Amino acid sequence: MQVLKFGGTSVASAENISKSCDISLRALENGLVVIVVSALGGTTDALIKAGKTAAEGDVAYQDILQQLEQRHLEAAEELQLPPAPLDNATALITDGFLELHRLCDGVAALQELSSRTLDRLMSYGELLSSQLVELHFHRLQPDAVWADARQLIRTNSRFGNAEVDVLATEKLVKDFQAQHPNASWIVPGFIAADAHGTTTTLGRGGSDYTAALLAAALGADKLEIWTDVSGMMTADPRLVRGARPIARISYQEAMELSHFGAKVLYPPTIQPVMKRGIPLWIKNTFAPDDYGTLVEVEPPRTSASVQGISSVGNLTLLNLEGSGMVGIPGFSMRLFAALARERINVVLITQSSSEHSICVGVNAADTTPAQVAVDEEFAVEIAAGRIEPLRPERGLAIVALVGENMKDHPGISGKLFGALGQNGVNIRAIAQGASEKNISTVIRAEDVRKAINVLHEAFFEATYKQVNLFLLGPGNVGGKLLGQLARQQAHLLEHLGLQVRVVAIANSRHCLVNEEGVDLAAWPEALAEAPPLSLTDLTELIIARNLRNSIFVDVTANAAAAACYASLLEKSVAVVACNKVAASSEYTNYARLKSLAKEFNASFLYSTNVGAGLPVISTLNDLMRSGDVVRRMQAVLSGTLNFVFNNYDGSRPFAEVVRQAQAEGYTEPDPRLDLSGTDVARKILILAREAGQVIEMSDIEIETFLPPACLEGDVEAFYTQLAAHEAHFRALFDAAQATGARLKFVARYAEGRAAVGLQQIPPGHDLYDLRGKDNVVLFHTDRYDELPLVVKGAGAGAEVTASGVFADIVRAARL
Ligand SMILES: NC(=O)C1=CN([C@@H]2O[C@H](COP(=O)(O)OP(=O)(O)OC[C@H]3O[C@@H](n4cnc5c(N)ncnc54)[C@H](O)[C@@H]3O)[C@@H](O)[C@H]2O)C=CC1
Ligand SMILES: N[C@@H](CC=O)C(=O)O
Repeated sequence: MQVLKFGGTSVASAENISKSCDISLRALENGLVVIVVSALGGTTDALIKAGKTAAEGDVAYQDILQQLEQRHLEAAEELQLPPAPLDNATALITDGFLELHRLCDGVAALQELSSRTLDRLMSYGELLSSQLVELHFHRLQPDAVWADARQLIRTNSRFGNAEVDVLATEKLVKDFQAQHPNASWIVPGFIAADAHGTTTTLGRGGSDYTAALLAAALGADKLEIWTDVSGMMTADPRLVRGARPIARISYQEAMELSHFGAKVLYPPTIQPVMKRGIPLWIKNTFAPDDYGTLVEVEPPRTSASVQGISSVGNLTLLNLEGSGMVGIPGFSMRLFAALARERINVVLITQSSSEHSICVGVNAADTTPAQVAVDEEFAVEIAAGRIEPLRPERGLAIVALVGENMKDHPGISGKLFGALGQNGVNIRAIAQGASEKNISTVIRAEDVRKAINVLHEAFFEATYKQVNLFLLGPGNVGGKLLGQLARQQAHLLEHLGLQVRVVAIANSRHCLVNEEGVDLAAWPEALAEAPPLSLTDLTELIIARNLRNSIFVDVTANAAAAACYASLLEKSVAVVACNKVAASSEYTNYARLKSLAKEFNASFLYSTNVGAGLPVISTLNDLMRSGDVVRRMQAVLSGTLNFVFNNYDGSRPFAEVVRQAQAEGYTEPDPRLDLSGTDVARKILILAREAGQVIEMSDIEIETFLPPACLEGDVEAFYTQLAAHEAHFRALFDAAQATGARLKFVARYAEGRAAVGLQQIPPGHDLYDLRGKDNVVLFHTDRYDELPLVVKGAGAGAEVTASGVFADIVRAARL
């Protein structure tokens, strides 16, 4: 005998009923079948609604019943079931609904809906669906019989969620089998009857349980649960796109997963079949050839340590705390007894070894009764100040890793905590039994989607990690960066396992957001059409979206943008900035951002702040990390100024050469920052800080070569003044040339002091031979004593800067 159970979606329409019957017919080739059916999808909810509406005295229940009746009649018609008087499909349905109307009329008259009446109301869902299936299946298999589950499954009289009397049920099932030895059966799921024959129900999802009880009583060869997904999945597919079916799983693992939210299986289902070692399959009615999931005693072991990730929401943590509990036996017993008296189910328990507190998780709906019960139980201790009144913490959820292979497998919880921590998911409580089959974490409900995805990537998708970018400032550098990202997407996925999605692109006028990833081939047009969004709103959006591995990429030169970093880092959103404002702001702010990054496990990277794409900051960081001491630094750090002094020889006006530097993308958005020396001062300040110095911008000596008039007014006035002072620039050039020297704008740092200024560099000097827009940094350290460590190369330009930002993004993503 085989037991096949078809869920609500599998019998939701005539077409689906046909599919389910075809599957059953095929199964008949291997022996007789017992077909257990749920109500037509959505029917039970509608019946409950009808009952509740009636209880409120609202006649709208009549419409609800009428619509339901219509749906059943249509299904019968589509199945071409012969109507009365030839057969009884129509009569069956209309009789059923007459009875339902009568029941609801009574409820409306009394304005009271007892659990007993509700069970009776709900039972019509399965009674009708199973009879429709029987009428259809009977034409294909005339020996099949309809069996009323109320005569097969015996329960107590706890209406709403009755307890099964397994022995009595087994006897009833065997008696029925004896009466119909060669027949297949069609049985309504979910419903049963107590010893008086009164209708009871087995709890929502109880049709699975019906099937399992019948399979166990019959000693069936197998139990198949037919549903609308191809098996038990590694995670809820509505939350995790990459979730995939688990091929084979043990009863224990399936039980753990189903208890914690894997909705394909009603948790009590496993116990009866597990006891008898009956293989349980979960199959997809709409893709019957898919393998599905086989639940069995001992599935073949794979290298996977985790089988699935499950979650359950609507959780409240109750924290019983106080010094009066330490070392005194009986506190936990009293806590659990108080909860049990109120029939409150404890979902999770944790207690610290200090015994100072016991923490239990309960369903949110039980919060108030639990609080009242526990505070009453411990009223004396609370009054004496020995324990605190119970503190409920609402809005929580459990996310759990499940797998028998986790046992004796070190590193699983480390990986779990690491993955969640890096994404700013705070764990409020943890529970792991000695069986090591389940590690449960309690987190905020709003973090569930992110947490499950992060864990799924960590444990199941060794192939890739999704990274979500929010890019501010798609200008010169930002535009190139987007181009590089678009070209490198396949490379990133294939070689680094990173799936980089640009979720938002914003400039000062528009903000384009697409959680699925902005189309990088067409972003300029889409951005131009997008609405505006303030920086504050963008920050809030990034935090509210709460996407895993989020990175804020600041490619502006804007101070307000830099002011957002702290709130983002505090939410574990990484920050990658080529904007130099933050790292060169007051030391306290610089240090705070670095410490927030550490505290919240999020990267704060700004390697392009000095030398654009050159490894200047990273080299210095490596020196410091390995214990070297930086004694002196000498550097040319302005691509713009190097370009200008390399190209200015008096044959073209100085202003024109500066304009060329701007046009080629070497200058700051405001070129006065470069020409005034401020940009170089910022850079040496950042290097000094990275070398361990507590130093401020005001400590940097800036020897400017610009006549003061050049810095008055706006950028156009600046260019006008540069032109007006051509003689000044020519004189600087001539003086250098007269000695065979070259002009270089040099940054110097030694013994905690830094200065920047224009110098004549003679031939043979380390800084002399520096072409185009190149930068060079000479690190004189304890280890690099005789000759400095030199980093040299192109130090400005959109393409190289973008590649430096890109490298920071990859670093942040791989943290
Ligand atoms: N060009 C280079 O060689 C290097 C540049 N950098 C840095 O890169 C940054 C960007 O430089 P570029 O791309 O050349 O500048 P850009 O002026 O071409 O681009 C800046 C972008 O930021 C946007 N923006 C400005 N204020 C904004 C705000 N409040 N909100 C949103 N968007 C805003 C602008 O609309 C523009 O799209 C600067 O901080 C610069 O110091 C760093 C290293 C080298
Ligand atoms: N404007 C800067 C660009 C890099 O920071 C420069 O010219 O060096």
